[in-house]
Amino acid sequence: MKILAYKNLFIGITETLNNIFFNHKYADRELEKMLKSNKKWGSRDRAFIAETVYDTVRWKRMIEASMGKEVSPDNLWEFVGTWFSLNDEKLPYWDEFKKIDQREVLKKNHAATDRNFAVKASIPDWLNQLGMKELGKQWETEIDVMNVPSPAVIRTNTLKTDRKTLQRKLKEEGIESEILSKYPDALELAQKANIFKTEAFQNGWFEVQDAGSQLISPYLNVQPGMRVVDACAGAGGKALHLAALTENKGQIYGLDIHEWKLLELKKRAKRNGAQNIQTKVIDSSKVVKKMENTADRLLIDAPCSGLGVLSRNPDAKWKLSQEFIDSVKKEQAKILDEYCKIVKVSGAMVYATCSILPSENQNQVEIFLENHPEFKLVREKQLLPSQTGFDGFYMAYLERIS
Ligand SMILES: C[S@@+](CC[C@H](N)C(=O)[O-])C[C@H]1O[C@@H](n2cnc3c(N)ncnc32)[C@H](O)[C@@H]1O
Repeated sequence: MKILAYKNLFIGITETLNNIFFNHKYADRELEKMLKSNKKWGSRDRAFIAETVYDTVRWKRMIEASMGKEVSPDNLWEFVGTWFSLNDEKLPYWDEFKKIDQREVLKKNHAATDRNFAVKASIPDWLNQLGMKELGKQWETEIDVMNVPSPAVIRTNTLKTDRKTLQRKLKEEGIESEILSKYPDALELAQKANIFKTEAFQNGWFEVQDAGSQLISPYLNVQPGMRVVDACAGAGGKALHLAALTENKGQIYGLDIHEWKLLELKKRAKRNGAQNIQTKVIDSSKVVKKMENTADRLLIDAPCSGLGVLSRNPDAKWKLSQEFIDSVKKEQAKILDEYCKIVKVSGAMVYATCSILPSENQNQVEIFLENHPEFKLVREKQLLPSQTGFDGFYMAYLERIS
C-alpha cells in the first residue's frame, strides 16, 4: 500500500502494534479500538492503518530479520519504516526513520531469507517444525497461501432474504459483491468496506463468515424441527446458520463455557430473527449430563490452534505455543469423549476445527472411534486454503449407531 505520510497515522499504527506485540492484545480488537477512538480519520486513513498493522504483524519475523534485531517497544517506528523500505516505498524525512538505509535492509533481508523458509514465510521455528512434521511440503504451500490477506465473505441470512436480493441491496448501498457458486449463501465483497454500517446488516440480512466456515453447519444435515446442540457455540457463527437451516423450527441449544460469548450470540440472534436458539453456560458437568441422549444432531466446533485461519488472524503466529497446542488437543479429546453422549441413537454429530493439522482433526476422530464403537464415521472433509482460496477447516460427520 502507498505510504500516507501523516505522523498521527504512524502514531496510531505503532501504538496498536505495541499493544498487540507487548501487551498480548488481539490484532482485530486493538485495531477496532484505535479506529473507533479516532473518528476524524477518513476511509483512506483507516484503510492505511488497518493494512499496515496487519501486514507488519503478518511479516514480523521477516521484518525483524531485515532490521537485524527483534522488534521492541523502543524500535517500533524503525520496524514499520523497515517494512515500507522493503516494499520500496519512499520514507518521509522524519527523525524516526533516519537510521533506515534501504540498501542495508535489502541486504539483510536476502541473507536471512535465502534458503530459510521459516524466516521467508515469517513464522516461528517451532511452528515450522511442527507443520513440516505433520504435513511435509504441503505445509509450506498452505503457509504461503495464508500469508495473503483473506477475502471478505458474508453469509446471507436466509431467514430474512435471499442471496440475489442481498446482493442488489448492498449494491444500492455502494457495496459490490460476487456470488460464490460453490457456497450456497456466500457473497465475496469486491473490497473491504465498513459493512456494519449498512442497512442490510442492521436489518440482519447477513453475517460476516468465511466461505469455508459456511460449509460446516450444512455438513450436520439438519432438518426443520430437529433438536440440535451446538456445544461450543461461542458468539454463534454456526448456531445462527443452523437456525436458518432449520427455518426457525425445532430447537437449537447453544452451549459454551464463556457466558460473554453467549450474550453476544443472543444479540446477534435477535438481529438475525433467529427465534429457535436457547443458550446455556456450561458451568458444571451437570449441564451436559442432563442433555445425554437428547439430540438429533450435535455440533462440536472445537477449540483449536486456529492454524487454518492465519490469513485472518496473523497475530496467532506469535501468540501460539507448543504448550497451548498440546493442551487444546487434550481438551478436544475430552470434549469429544464427554459431549458425544448428548447424541441419541441414530442421531449424528459433526466434529469441526479451523485447523489444518491432522493431529487436531483426522487423528482425533480415529482415537475417538477406537474408544467409541457406538459411533461410525460417515464422511470427513479437510478444506485447505491452497485448494479453496479461503480459510482451512476440518469436519467429520459421525453417526451414533448403538
Ligand atoms: C472455535 S470456537 C467456536 C466458534 C463458534 N462456534 C462460531 O461459529 O462462532 C470454540 C469455542 O469453544 C468454547 N469452549 C472451549 N472449551 C470448551 C468446553 N470445554 N466446552 C464447551 N465449549 C468450550 C470456546 O469458548 C469457544 O467459544
